[in-house]
Amino acid sequence: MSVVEAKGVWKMYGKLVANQDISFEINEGEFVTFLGPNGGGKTTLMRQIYGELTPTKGEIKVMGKRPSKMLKFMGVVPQEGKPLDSLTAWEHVTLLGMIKGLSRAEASSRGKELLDKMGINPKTRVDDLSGGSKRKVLIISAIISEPKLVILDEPTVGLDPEARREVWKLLLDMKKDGKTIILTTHYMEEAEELSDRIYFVNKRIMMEGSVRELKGKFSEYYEVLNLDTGEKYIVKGEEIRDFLQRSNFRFEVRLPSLEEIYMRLFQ
Ligand SMILES: Nc1ncnc2c1ncn2[C@@H]1O[C@H](COP(=O)(O)OP(=O)(O)OP(=O)(O)O)[C@@H](O)[C@H]1O
Repeated sequence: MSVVEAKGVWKMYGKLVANQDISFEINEGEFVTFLGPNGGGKTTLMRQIYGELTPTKGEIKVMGKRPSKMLKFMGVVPQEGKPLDSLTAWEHVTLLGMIKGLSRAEASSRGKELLDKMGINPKTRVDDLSGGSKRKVLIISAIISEPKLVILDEPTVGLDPEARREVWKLLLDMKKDGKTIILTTHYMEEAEELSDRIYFVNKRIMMEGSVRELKGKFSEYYEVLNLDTGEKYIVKGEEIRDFLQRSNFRFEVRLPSLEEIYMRLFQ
């Protein structure tokens, strides 16, 4: 079943085109990531999916309905989201859980469980948490009610590698539970680790596919690593055989990384 469907979406700010003729379908249980340069229109697109903006032209449907009618099924971490500083972490996640329809007891016990899992002391005031922990509180607040659709706009900005991996684990657990997840990020390894499908977007959709498919599309080039010296060579697919036969060093051959694909698409 399609959870989000966009058909011919254009979003203009005055004369500026932020989204240009965007169409896609995201199915139940998929983890989809949008990648693209700064100003490429990702946040604008996310805000239309969670109903904060409406398309200038075209339409977006969430579970077949107008997004603003489906908010109770969504958990959102907006790009500029800020937690309520005066609450404790536990009060924060409990309150957000109750707003989304959980009973106080459910919100409180699930909130505590998630805070423990993410290594946050429930009794600490949000104001006194580190920037990374504040982001974790926002993420937990968005997912505490177990929404069917989770939208995260650059949720791991500013997190250290360990915290980022904790968030990945949380998201992968949600995916295992069958949730549909939409992410934007500038971290390629994050997209590679988590996504079933990736959209490269710069106003319009430039390319789409699973990590494996995207790498396949760019497999006219290989990267050859000289294991003796660490030197790297970019070799065309049709020349790789000859190149390796001529090489008198130990080598490793690999497909381009997502980052290399990104650089080739957007440079
Ligand atoms: N409220 C607004 N009014 C006018 N222009 C806007 C508004 N919001 C965004 N824009 C412009 O629309 C374009 C797309 O911005 P958007 O924030 O959607 O991109 P993005 O891909 O999310 O960027 P980033 O990766 O930097 O977060 C940019 O040129 C931005 O300046």
